[in-house]
Parts: sequence; structure tokens; C-alpha cells
Amino acid sequence: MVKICCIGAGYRYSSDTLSTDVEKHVSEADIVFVSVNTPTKTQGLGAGKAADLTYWESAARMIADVSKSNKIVVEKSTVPVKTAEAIEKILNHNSKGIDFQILSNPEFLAEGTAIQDLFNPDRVLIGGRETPEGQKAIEALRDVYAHWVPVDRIICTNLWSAELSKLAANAFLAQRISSVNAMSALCEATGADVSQVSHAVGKDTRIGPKFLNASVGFGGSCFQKDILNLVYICECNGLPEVANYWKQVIKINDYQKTRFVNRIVSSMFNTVSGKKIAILGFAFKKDTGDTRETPAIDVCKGLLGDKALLSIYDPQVNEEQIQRDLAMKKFDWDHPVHLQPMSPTSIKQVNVVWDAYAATKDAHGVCILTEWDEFKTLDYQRIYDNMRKPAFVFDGRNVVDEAKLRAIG
Ligand SMILES: NC(=O)c1ccc[n+]([C@@H]2O[C@H](COP(=O)([O-])OP(=O)(O)OC[C@H]3O[C@@H](n4cnc5c(N)ncnc54)[C@H](O)[C@@H]3O)[C@@H](O)[C@H]2O)c1
Ligand SMILES: O=c1ccn([C@@H]2O[C@H](COP(=O)(O)OP(=O)(O)O[C@H]3O[C@H](CO)[C@@H](O)[C@H](O)[C@H]3O)[C@@H](O)[C@H]2O)c(=O)[nH]1
Repeated sequence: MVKICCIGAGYRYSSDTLSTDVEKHVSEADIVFVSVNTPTKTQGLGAGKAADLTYWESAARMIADVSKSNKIVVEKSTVPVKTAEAIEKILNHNSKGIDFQILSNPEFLAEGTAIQDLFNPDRVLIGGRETPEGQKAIEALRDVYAHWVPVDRIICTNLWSAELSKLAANAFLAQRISSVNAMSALCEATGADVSQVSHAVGKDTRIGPKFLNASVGFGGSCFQKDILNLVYICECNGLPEVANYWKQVIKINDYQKTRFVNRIVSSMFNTVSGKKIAILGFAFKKDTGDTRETPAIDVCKGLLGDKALLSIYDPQVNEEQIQRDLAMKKFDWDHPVHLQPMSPTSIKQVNVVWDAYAATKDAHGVCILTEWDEFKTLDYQRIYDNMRKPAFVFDGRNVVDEAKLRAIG
């Protein structure tokens, strides 16, 4: 039987086998998955772009210190290409004759569908050294996955291809969203409907329909972090044109959030000062309470900058989290809580409520920032009746029935 241990549970693992006795479990394991956080560096060389590998390095040093037998160490975190080389050096430096094989086995699950993605992945990717020992390690991990994943969905590559494929996959996904969001600006300027355009484009089987929903912008803990990391790697490898190409995906995402705020302010007679704006949804996507890099933070900050009064409702995000997010500096969210501001100054213009009707009562405008299913079936007549007139709705997720809302008023 193969003994497996995973360091850095975070969002993705939760089970009754969780333990804080990390050293014991590592020393007993044959395979050690490391899935600690790899946030964007906030200080020093590469700040604002490069991945901060502090947590990975400390995990690797601990593995080297406590190991007494050969181990396969699996990179589950998303890491810069060539990280395995650095990890090998740390592990082998203290190896006491122990053989460590490093594998890259990036995680492709999305939040909100983690369990489905785990049990039914599009593919599992395993990269290892092209040596007999490396190939043997790949086989050992492939055997683990083969318990539930069809072997034709398990892709085996060299280490660098596996590490880079993860960054590439996220960059391609985010690029589709920025592409459709760029189109949404042109649609608004010309009278085309972006939903119709993306439907027509996605019908081409070479393009496909997924990840073409225009939105207020992508969020989440991965896309921006991983693309910034990719940009940094390109720059370090003397490829400024490639770096600029991928940087544009983030720039369009920032543009989309700014454009959304500007559209609100300009529609509401060029000022939202003193006006109550209801924010429906704060999480970065539905079916999660995660607010890391949620576009709601930038939209709310933009509206607060114009002195709006915000009333925020999200079914899964509480007031403390929202106040913390609105007070936090960029990139601080992905570091441990004790490194974040101790007591974020409560933002007085923000009121957090536990009901969409309370949020929208007496509001001048409503912004939908997360595509929660419940926002599709709200009683918009009731909402309209309780709002200030003229009443505005800004749908950042294309969830409402526009014709019905126009008919209501
Ligand atoms: N969240 C996702 O959906 C997702 C999906 C695919 C890949 N990833 C990647 O997985 C990695 C982790 O992401 P996450 O969202 O789970 O992060 P997270 O911050 O939620 O979890 C990381 C955990 O690791 C712990 N940790 C840090 N250093 C440690 C150490 N030395 N020993 C033991 N534990 C340690 C932290 O306390 C934290 O609980 C990142 O590289 C991310 O890019 C995340
Ligand atoms: O057509 C779309 C699809 C998504 N989004 C937004 O994009 C963001 C990210 O969504 P999603 O990719 O579904 O969630 P994540 O949990 O961030 O998952 C991504 O990031 C993970 C971490 O690397 C990867 O493992 C997953 O494969 C990858 O999808 C969210 O704000 C979505 O609202 C859109 O705006 N339009």
C-alpha cells in the first residue's frame, strides 16, 4: 500500500484525516503532495508579479529535515516553470542518502465544482524527470490516479511541460474572458448584443462555447496571480513581446471593471455621491464564499471613490470579510491573516445586509456582481417598488431578464 500525505490543505481538501502533526505524516509517507499557497510577491525582486515561493521552500526544508526514507514529492501548487529544479536542490542538499523524486502534478479544479472536477477530471497531468527513477515515480503516481481516472486521461510529460501547462491553461481560459469582455465594449458602442455574439462565435466547434460569458471581469485566486507569474517568467527569459501579450489579458480585465464603474456613474447623471447603491453578490463566482480578487472589490472601491453609499448582500460572504477586503492592499489577501491589517478600518459608507430586498430598499441603483442563481428569481417588481426613481440596474453577470426589467420600469 502507498502512503500519501498532503501539506497545505487550504481550499481544496477537507477530510476527517486532517492532522497538524505534519512532520510525523511526512516522515511516514511514500508520496508527499505539497499544495501550499504560492501568492504574488508583495515586496522585493519581482514584487507585484513573481510568485512568492516562501511557503514552498519552508515545506521542502521541512520534508528534507524529517524524511528517513525515499519519497516522491509532488508539486500540486501552481508554481513557476523550473521550480522543481530549486526544490530538488533543497531536498537533495540535506538528503542523508535519501532519494527524492520531484513530480509536477498541477491541480485543474475550479472552486464550486471541486469534487466533480476531482472525480471526473478532463485530464490529470504528471511531469517528471526523463530518467529511469523519474519515470518510475511517474508510474507510481499514475497508478494512484488510475483508481478512478481512465488512463487515457492521464497525461505524462517532462517536468517543465507540466509546470508550464498549468500557467498556460489558466492564461488561455482568462484570455477567452478578456476577449469576450473586449467585445462587450464594442457591442455596447454599436448596438450588438454580446450574448448573441458569444453564442454565435462559440458555435464554431474550433472555438467552443465555454468561458465566453461576458462579465464585470474575472476574479478568483488564480487567474491574475498566474498570468502575472507568466508575464514575469517571460520577462526573465528575455521575451518582452510575449510578456506584453499576456499582460494585456489583465489590462482588459482591469479596464472592464473600471468601465463598469464609469458606466454606473455616467448613467446616474454623472454622480453617485450620497446615493445608495445595492451590491448583489460579492464572491468572485457563485457557489463559493471566496472573495479573493473578486471584481466586486474594485467595483465597490470605485463607487466609494465617488462617495456612493453601498448596501451589500452576498449569500455566503459575511460583513467582516467584506470590510477586510475593502480595506486591504492589493495582493495582501493571499498571505496569512496575521500578515494582513489587524483590524481593518470599518468603511462607514458600507452596510452589509443578509437579504437582497433589504439591500435594494430605497436604493437608487442595483449592481449585480456575482451570478448567484437566486438573483435570477428575485421579485424585481417588489424591488422596483421599493427603490428611488428613476431606478437603475447594472447587471455585471447577464443574469436578469432585461426585457422583463424594462417592462417593470
Ligand atoms: N484554490 C483553487 O481552486 C486552486 C486550484 C488549482 C490550483 N491552486 C493552487 O494551489 C495552491 C494553494 O491554493 P489554495 O487556494 O489552496 O491556497 P490556500 O491559501 O487556501 O491554502 C494553502 C494552505 O497551505 C498552508 N501552508 C502554507 N505553508 C505551509 C507549510 N510550510 N506547511 C504546512 N502548511 C502550509 C496555509 O496555511 C494554507 O492553509 C496555489 O499554488 C494555487 O495556485 C488552487
Ligand atoms: O465565461 C466566463 C467564465 C468565468 N468567468 C469568471 O472567471 C473567474 C474564474 O472562474 P473559474 O475559472 O470558474 O473559477 P476558478 O475556481 O478560479 O478556477 C480557475 O482557476 C483554478 C486555479 O488555478 C483552475 O484550477 C481552474 O481550472 C480555473 O478554471 C470568475 O470570476 C468567473 O466569474 C467569466 O467572467 N466568464
